[in-house]
Amino acid sequence: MNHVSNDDVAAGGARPAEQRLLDVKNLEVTYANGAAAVRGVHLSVDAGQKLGVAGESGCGKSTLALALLRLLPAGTKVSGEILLDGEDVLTMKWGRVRAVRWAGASIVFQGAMHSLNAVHRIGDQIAEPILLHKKATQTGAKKKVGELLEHVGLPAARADAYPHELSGGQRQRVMIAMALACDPRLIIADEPTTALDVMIQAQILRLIEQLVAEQDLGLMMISHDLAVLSDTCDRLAVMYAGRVVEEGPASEVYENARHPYGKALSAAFPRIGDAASRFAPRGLPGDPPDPSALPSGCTFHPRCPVALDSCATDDQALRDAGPHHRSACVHAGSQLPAQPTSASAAERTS
Ligand SMILES: Nc1ncnc2c1ncn2[C@@H]1O[C@H](COP(=O)(O)OP(=O)(O)OP(=O)(O)O)[C@@H](O)[C@H]1O
Repeated sequence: MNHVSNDDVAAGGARPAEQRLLDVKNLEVTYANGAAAVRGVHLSVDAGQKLGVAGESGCGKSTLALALLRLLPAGTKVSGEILLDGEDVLTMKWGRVRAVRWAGASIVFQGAMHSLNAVHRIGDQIAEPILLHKKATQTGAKKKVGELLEHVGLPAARADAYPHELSGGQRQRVMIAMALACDPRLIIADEPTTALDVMIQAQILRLIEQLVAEQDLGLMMISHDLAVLSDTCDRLAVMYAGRVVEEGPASEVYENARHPYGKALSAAFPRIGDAASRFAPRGLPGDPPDPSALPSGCTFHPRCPVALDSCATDDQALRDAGPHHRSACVHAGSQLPAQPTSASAAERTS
């Protein structure tokens, strides 16, 4: 398990642990089928701070997001602590969890068309949590809906529209307005721009950044795209096989990755604006491991171009790889070897 706290990693002036908006300690999630989807994760987010969680499909990002608000299926084993404003979400009564889901932290999912109800006007959908959790009057809720729509760059009159009458970007703005409906302090955005084209994606990312800054919110943004995250967030955590394997200031992790997985991920996702190279991101050979049957040692070793023989048996905890930068790699203390090592994945699989 990965027991290293990231207390000193929160670059840019971390607050003391007791003042953190979100403080996740040693989180473990195992699905009923035995899949260990999140393993010993420590993360924190302060007000006004933007944390990006990166990793390819299946590494446990969505499981982490769902665990934060106790949205995982029945039968899933969850342990550790999820402190939201100092209160542990994992031990809360259900009534409190429901209130916290809107007023403490709320999630913006990808694919707004699936999250919005096609037969209800968007204004009514945004008003619902305001009526329920804020105990607002119909008039008060309607006013708040108009304000929220304008806040996310839509005319208040769009409240009367049905989801199919809006573009993909407008629908994602509606999802953001809905997430803000009960004035949460933390926004969890799970691939919020994945379904959108590059121009609209950039607009939505700027909107999220603006709202976080204006309202001093905390943001946890989840994406497979390290470039999107490094462009938007202050800090990055890179997940592989359910663990955080690298973390640090966003530009450091993106430009000077110190874990071979982080390095492969940044090479796969060139900078936003570098349109030509984004047409053909270079993929990482191989697949992430099955969380029900994880490899021994470092779980990345079967795919790692710079693995040593010892990596097949010895797991690594996160350790210093630079200022506020940590990597769970045997090479963390030095620059990654430029050439594959003699025990590299290429050689092992040839
Ligand atoms: N309900 C479930 N029951 C069993 N296993 C699950 C369940 N949901 C997810 N998993 C498994 O847990 C692992 C992590 O999945 P998760 O969706 O959290 O990853 P992810 O990084 O968010 O990927 P994606 O971007 O594709 O959603 C995967 O191996 C997945 O197959």
